[in-house]
Amino acid sequence: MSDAWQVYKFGGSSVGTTGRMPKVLELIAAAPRPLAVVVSALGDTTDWLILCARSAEEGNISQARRELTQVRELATATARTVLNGQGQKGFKHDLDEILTPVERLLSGIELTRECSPRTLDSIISVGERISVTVLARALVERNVPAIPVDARDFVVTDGTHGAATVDKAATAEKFAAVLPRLAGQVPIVTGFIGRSREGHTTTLGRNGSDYTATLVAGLLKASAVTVWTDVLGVMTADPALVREASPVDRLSYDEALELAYFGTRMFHPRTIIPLRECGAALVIRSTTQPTAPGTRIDATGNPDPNRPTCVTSLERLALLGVQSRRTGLSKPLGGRILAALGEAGVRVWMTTESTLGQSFSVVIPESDMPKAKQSISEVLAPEIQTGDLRIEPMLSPVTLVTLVGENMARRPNVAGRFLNSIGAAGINVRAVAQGASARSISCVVDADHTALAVRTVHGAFNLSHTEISVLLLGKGVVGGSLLKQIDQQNKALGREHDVQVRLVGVGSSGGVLFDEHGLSTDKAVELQKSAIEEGKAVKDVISLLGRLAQLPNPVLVDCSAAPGMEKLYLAAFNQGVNVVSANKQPLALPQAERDGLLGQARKHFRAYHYETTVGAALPVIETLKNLVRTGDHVITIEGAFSGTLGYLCDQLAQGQPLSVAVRTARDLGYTEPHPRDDLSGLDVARKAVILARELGLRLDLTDVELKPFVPESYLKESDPEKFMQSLTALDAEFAQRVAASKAQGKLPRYLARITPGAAGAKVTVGPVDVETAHPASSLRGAEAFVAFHTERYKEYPMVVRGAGAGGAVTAAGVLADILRLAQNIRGRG
Ligand SMILES: NC(=O)C1=CN([C@@H]2O[C@H](COP(=O)(O)OP(=O)(O)OC[C@H]3O[C@@H](n4cnc5c(N)ncnc54)[C@H](O)[C@@H]3O)[C@@H](O)[C@H]2O)C=CC1
Ligand SMILES: N[C@@H](CC=O)C(=O)O
Repeated sequence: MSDAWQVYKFGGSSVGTTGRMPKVLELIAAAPRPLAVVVSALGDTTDWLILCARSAEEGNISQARRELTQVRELATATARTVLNGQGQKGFKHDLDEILTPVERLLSGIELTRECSPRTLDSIISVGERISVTVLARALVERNVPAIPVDARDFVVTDGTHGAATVDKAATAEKFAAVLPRLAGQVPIVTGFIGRSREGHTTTLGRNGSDYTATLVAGLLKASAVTVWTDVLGVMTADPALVREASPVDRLSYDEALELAYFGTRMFHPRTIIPLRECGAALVIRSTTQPTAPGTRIDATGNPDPNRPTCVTSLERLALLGVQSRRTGLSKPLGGRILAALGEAGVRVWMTTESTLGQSFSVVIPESDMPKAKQSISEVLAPEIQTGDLRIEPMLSPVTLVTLVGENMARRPNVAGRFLNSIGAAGINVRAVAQGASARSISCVVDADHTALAVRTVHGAFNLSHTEISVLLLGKGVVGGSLLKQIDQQNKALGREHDVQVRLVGVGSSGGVLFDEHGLSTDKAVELQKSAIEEGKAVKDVISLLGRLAQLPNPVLVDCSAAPGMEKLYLAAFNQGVNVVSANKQPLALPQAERDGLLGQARKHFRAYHYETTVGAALPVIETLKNLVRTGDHVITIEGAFSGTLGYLCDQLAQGQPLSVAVRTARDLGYTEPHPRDDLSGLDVARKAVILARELGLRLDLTDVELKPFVPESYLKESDPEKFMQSLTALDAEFAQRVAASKAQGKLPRYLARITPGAAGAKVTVGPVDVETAHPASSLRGAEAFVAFHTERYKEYPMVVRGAGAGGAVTAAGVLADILRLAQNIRGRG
């Protein structure tokens, strides 16, 4: 066993939450020796003591006493969980001794209506003294040799009450005198408090107990300080913003310092600096999960070049900029502005300066805006009056988002990826700065983009699984298969691709069941049905978009065949939600409306993926886009775009009656919800229009020369069942037609042809009898094919061929479109 001291520090959450004290005792009993323990006040004791003082100051002594009673009750209840009867009696006596002077102080405050910082320090110091007393007593009861130590006996400070500065030399001298009486015992030391040279009680400010722990570690030359708290360690991001944030196993002192500067509330820079000086490690561990390793902060940190990088955010800030109209200002801007702000007591979180010093901006607390503006206006008054300088309108509230990691300096393109990911999420970056150490890069974003920015950066640096939040509309053939596929694939997606698809909503025409915490993919359909029955489903999907937009990588997935979805898509893009759609209708709207839809997606940097609208999961649209993007010239696109009609043609050729084949196609999930949309040729015409527009052709559905698969007179029936029944009247006619084709050595097919031309595009859709040499003659079942005849593919066209309809294949295409979002986010696409 090493002879080096260990220091354990327990925060208010560890000692003040009912039931946690026994765990603290166990941890101390099992800890390596020699050990010193530093404790904070129980739970919210410090806040209650401050309230007491404030109530007394307002003259409300009875309220002050009530608040003090709360302090007493928590202490007594805690003592009851760890002390026997005798111990509780002894503790009651200690408690009276500690609290009686407070009662006297409160009466004094009430009389004078004034609570000086010095008096307040005396009052709030009792919190830590209570914790130390109960903890030391409980340890002694368990035969652990422990001794309560009042840090005021050795922590010497200046007289700045509320945030005193420690006099290290005087403290070391006093500690040397205290040390001998600690021999062989576990000192239980009050955190947070000290005594001024004049002999008054002082407090050390925010994270004061941590600071005491690091001081004690330095004095004892300890090898490590373990801070026991209620989180698993330093997380890759605030879990309240990034659900998938995970604990970081190791950090260097320098990384920890950057994190402390840029917003982590877990420790203060002041805690790290003394540790770096004495070389003791800081370990953050969870009292509730003590077997978890937590985070170790030391000189080396994590040597793995691929170790995680953390993202922090500092909120409630303002961005203030000053702009010069002249080059070569006689007095540099930055120094003057910072000096003025320093004098006014304004904390500056970030500065940026243009190369020639023409403009300078600072990020400051939002609450200091008036003070900051006033002080800068005064210092720059001469130039402002002559019009040489201008103070820009302040931007607030803004958030400072920072990526922190030792490994950043050694990796290329960190800044590029950081800013690209934020830009790709449609977030406006207001200012950027990279630390001189290249251990951090920060940017300023509008406050309402905080969560999205933190999540985006977290995902972009592969800190965890990228989560995609899906609201699915339509749970029929395609939507139902999609739910099964998400269920089956999610584990492998997480394991092999660091992606998780989280279903947060399911909807049908009856309404949507939405739960941002996630819905189980196998129960969602049933739950949604019950929600409709119980009147709990949300009818207005648009009203859910705001909630969806707050979730990681939100996407609306349209697997319905409903008309009018474009309104919903527009609202989705406006609110920052991506869209994946198998629904062809929005893309077949009149040209201007379709262009408007795509334009809105682009404007808001949202994805609109719709690969399955032509040929189900066949890579038709992406292939065409690539041909166009790479500058190929398309001469003709020809194909059998309908799985249903392909299937019908094949079945008819095999002697099946039309009416039977249509019903089977419907049962196999090939047809549209109303098979009339297939047999009218409308579905194929929509697909042709979608492809033609990808070519840049400007045309509408009405421009398509369309011959339906069945006579017009059959297409009036709006009820799908009656429509299918009516087709029996066509069975004989279709059998004859097929026999006649065959007699000529041909086969019936239903084809589309798109021909761009100087005189205008020509798009035809209709039945064709094809020779056996035609590529469509060999199609079987619901196979579709699309042939691209282009300048580069003139002799041998590029052909995409395979199943063109069906729930499983289409759902796979929809899922692939959803996953493309993750690829783009993570920059792997
Ligand atoms: N089945 C296939 O092979 C392919 C289908 N598609 C397209 O996928 C979409 C879905 O097709 P299927 O699943 O076969 O149809 P389906 O009829 O089996 O399912 C459609 C679902 O949408 C729901 N729905 C209707 N109106 C709605 C609304 N306003 N909001 C939310 N849900 C609503 C219905 O309740 C139904 O559950 C259609 O747009 C279709 O054109 C695309 C490629 C292939
Ligand atoms: N009903 C459609 C489904 C795919 O788009 C078809 O049969 O092709």
